[in-house]
Amino acid sequence: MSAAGLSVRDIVVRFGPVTAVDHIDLDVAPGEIIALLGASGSGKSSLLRGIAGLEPIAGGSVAWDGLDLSRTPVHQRGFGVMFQDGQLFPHRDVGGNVAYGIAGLPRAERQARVTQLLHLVGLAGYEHRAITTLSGGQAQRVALARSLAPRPRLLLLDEPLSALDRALRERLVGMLRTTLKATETTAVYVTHDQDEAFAVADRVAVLIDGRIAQIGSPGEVWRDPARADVAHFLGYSPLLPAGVAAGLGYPDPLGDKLVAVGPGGLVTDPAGRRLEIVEQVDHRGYAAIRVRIPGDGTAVVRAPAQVPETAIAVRLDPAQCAVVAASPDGADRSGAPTM
Ligand SMILES: Nc1ncnc2c1ncn2[C@@H]1O[C@H](COP(=O)(O)OP(=O)(O)OP(=O)(O)O)[C@@H](O)[C@H]1O
Repeated sequence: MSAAGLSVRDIVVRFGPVTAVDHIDLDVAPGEIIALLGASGSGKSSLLRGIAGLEPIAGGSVAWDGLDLSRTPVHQRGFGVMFQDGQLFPHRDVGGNVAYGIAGLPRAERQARVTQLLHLVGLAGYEHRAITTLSGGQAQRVALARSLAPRPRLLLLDEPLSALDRALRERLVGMLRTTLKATETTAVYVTHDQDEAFAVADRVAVLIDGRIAQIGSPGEVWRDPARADVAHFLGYSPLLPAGVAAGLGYPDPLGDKLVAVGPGGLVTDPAGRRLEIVEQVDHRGYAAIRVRIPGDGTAVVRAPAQVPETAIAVRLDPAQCAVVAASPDGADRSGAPTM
């Protein structure tokens, strides 16, 4: 092992009979941000904790710059960890919290670092604020600044924004990426939120059942999901067999592949196939019209507004669909998140 940065090889994390992490390999280059994205129970936190040394590993290795750390205690790995609840010290002010891990630095240097980090997270001038007066979003920004202060060679973030509401998460995720990039921090970021993973990461690893089902840039993973269950988890719905897709105007011969319909993948077209309307719901800027796919559940068509009809003519837009291999048991064709 000589690769720069983090090299995880064949790592296994078990809890009794449960294999939470099932022989995973993962490389993270210096300065790179990787998101571990997956449903609840897919093994994201266990992998992160295994890398940190917070969970014993049943097999495999964790190395930094080619040096095996598997037997190195947590606090000697040079890694930082940030959790959902930033766990700030209530008896210290904001500046005292950020400076916590750099007590050994000369005072002027310490203060300069605190000032720089508070500026980066959008809290310039907050040094003397009491922790108890901060909003949830401000507290997580302080927690981020505190995690970055000792310049960890790797920062492990476990759902750092998930306790916040959606609007705040969307605002903070941009700040988070900007801050990690500005400090050239190498990071592994655990989230179950697809938008958050895509917004923060250089590469996204999709975990299913303790394994990495796919890893790539956000654009690659979205445009070309490796498997039906990955497409499903990313929010493609439904996944249509070739015959059904062809009936909705999908042009290419597909064999036994499936057409994964992305948001906006089904469009209104007067020359298209008329499908029964099941339900109509207004959204900001469009109406979501749910239609019945013959023999294959339902799908949503986006239209400018609701229509006073019981059926609507639609076709698939190939540019908003992906083609994926069917899984042998077809188990991943139902229950996907919708738009
Ligand atoms: N301390 C533990 N004891 C027993 N089983 C555990 C423990 N921690 C995790 N598991 C099990 O390991 C599997 C993976 O859990 P893990 O928390 O890593 O998933 P996750 O993807 O991070 O999920 P979530 O998004 O819900 O946190 C699950 O089946 C879980 O029940």
